[in-house]
Amino acid sequence: MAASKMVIASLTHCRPLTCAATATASYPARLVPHPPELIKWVRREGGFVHQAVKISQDGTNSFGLIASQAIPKGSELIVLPDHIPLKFGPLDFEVADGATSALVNLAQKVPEELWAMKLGLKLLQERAKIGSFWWPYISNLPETYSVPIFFPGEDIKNLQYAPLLHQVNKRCRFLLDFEKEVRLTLENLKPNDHPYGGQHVDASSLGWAMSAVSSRAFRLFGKKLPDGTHIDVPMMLPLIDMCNHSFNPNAKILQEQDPGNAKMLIKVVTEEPIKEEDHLLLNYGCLNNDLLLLDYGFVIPSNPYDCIELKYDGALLDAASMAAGVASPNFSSAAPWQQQILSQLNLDRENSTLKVTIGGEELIEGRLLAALRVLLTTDKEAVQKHDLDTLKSLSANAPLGIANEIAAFRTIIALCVIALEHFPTKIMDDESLLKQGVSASTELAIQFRIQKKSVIIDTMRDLTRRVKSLLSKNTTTAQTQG
Ligand SMILES: C[S@@+](CC[C@H](N)C(=O)[O-])C[C@H]1O[C@@H](n2cnc3c(N)ncnc32)[C@H](O)[C@@H]1O
Repeated sequence: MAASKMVIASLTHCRPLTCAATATASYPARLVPHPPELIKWVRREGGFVHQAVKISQDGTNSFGLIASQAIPKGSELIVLPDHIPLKFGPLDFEVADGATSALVNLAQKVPEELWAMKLGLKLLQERAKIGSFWWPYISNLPETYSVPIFFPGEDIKNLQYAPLLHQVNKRCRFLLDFEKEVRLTLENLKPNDHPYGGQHVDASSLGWAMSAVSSRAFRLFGKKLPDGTHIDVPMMLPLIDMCNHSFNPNAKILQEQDPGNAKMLIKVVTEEPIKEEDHLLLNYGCLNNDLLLLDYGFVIPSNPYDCIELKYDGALLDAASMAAGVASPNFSSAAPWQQQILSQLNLDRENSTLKVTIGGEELIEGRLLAALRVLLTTDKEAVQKHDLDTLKSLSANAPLGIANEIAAFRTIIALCVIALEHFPTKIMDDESLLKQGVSASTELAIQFRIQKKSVIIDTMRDLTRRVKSLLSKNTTTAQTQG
């Protein structure tokens, strides 16, 4: 700890919250240079850690968990008793003291989509508190995060993808506004009621806390409600959150009732036999690269859940259809019966959900596919023979005929070309920039946009294959008929 920070801490009887949060280090340092040993702390607190589980430093993900010897399938790796996870919900304190009430007040001002900030307020309180129960855990947290709210402005632009730029700007704006809100709420509190020991909490500290939570918290069952149900509560799980992510994980999290009392135990259990030196990996969720980058600060190449977002827009679809050689498309002048279907698809008005996706598991979002199929035909009776689910399904074999299916796919291919042209650089340019060597945040931004462009190209390839196959079917049918 720097001398100046020690002086502040000893004057205020709390730990300083300042952090130089930038995304420059590929191995983010921990909050203190030599934090206590996490595994020992978990065991001391009554938790269980399998003797073969070790913390390892790895080339790409900084820290992770690794097996020092083979472990059979179904083994318990880590068990945390109920008092170890860090939570912040209305059921997690019996009586709210002044400081907790202040935090509850602040948490109410955080929009639901930024839930990580709510728990972040609590994390910051524990980070500031000398003698916090969670200090052995918190001191092991990274000092900086590679999420885009900490990117230099140039690298936010380098993402080149409007929906993500929008989200990043929204989060940055929120943090700046929330800094003011926190100051106003806390400025007149009595010292004992101040959750941060009287320290000013700036946007950078709030961003640190929000990123620590978004990149490490798991949403699990909270306390049992009187009606026997559980609410979904985000919690930070010491040691368990040292597991890195994979879409093909070898371990999973389970919650079980503690046989000794009514409280819940949180366990990590192996899902397959683990070999010596294997990394212990959890699946953080079926997330696209936008969410992985925003919340966790990394992207997955060839992510099967990655997709691009477009706005459903009749004029754009007319242009795409014409570019694809489809005769007189009428996306912006649909017949009343077609309008009716658009309305069922929630694609008919400005205030509908006009965001549609291409790529990912579905390849073409069902609502977009159905809209294209329906607007590219004049055969109302043929449409009425199918339910909406069939019209939305890519695996339904050309429900409105082969010519209609080809026109729909060609329109999407043209839409992909338009989307690709919106990126200022080509994948080749991006790859040569990466070869030249760039900062960690520039590299992440470039990797992100390469992946987005790859999603578009892969979708075009897939649809082109489908068009070819439909064309050949068309020829075969014509020959058979002839
Ligand atoms: C829950 S923590 C895992 C432990 C973390 N690696 C550490 O050093 O404390 C999640 C963070 O680990 C890193 N991470 C996890 N899985 C990753 C992966 N598959 N690729 C790249 N980074 C990953 C990211 O920085 C992410 O925000």
